Amino acid sequence: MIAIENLCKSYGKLQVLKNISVRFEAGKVISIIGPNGAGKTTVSKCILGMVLPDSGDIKMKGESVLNKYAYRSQIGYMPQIGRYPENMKVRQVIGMVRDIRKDVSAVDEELIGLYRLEDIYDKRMGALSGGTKQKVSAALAFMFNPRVLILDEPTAGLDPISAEILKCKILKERKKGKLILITSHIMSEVEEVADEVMCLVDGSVKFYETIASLKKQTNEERLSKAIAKIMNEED
Ligand SMILES: Nc1ncnc2c1ncn2[C@@H]1O[C@H](COP(=O)(O)OP(=O)(O)OP(=O)(O)O)[C@@H](O)[C@H]1O
Repeated sequence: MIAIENLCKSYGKLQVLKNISVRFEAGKVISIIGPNGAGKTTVSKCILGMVLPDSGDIKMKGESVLNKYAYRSQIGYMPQIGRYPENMKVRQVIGMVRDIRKDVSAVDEELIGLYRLEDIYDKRMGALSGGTKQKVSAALAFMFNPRVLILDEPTAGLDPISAEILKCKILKERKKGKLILITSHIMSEVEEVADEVMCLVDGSVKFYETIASLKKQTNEERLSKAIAKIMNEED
């Protein structure tokens, strides 16, 4: 569904993405892992068109997305840290986004309900806790039934029950055939929701495999141990 071909991106002298080529298929949850600064968010932002690569291509359903805009309506994005106008009320933010996406008639309000966001509709965004802001971001990402979801450390800052709600939602959407990309540092969570793991190190793909294959190769039952083994072996 998404093909990344020879993607390169530098910020000044710092080469952040070094010739990345991968394919992500629909109906899968793919976790992008790797050390801080490895380039995970940059890859996500390239797919979203928020960062323009220096070279290479990104194709969605076979068509290049570079310098195009319409395809973005098919992607739901949950940023690592959601930034909203501080003075706007939760109700206004949700209303504003709905207004922009009038084209979508079947709005998915499940997370609004499960997170009881209606109870805080009259609070200002600037007054929300970090975790509550994350809930608003999650609700917005899933709201317009996108074919692709890009979730950047989605459960960081969420309490355990709210994180569980999000994981269930991710698995539910996968069943509908959506492609879900998640960056995460929490291996237990990756193990729970992902089918495949792409590991970036220093802007290159270290490995991209199914969880089953990673465990089999390393003879480990836990993903965190399997990954530690691979990283240590190849050092
Ligand atoms: N706008 C920017 N200008 C300059 N350098 C940037 C910019 N955005 C990212 N970088 C640098 O690019 C590198 C990759 O950043 P990126 O945010 O993609 O890493 P990450 O793998 O998502 O890290 P983390 O796990 O900490 O979220 C880092 O060294 C970062 O400092």
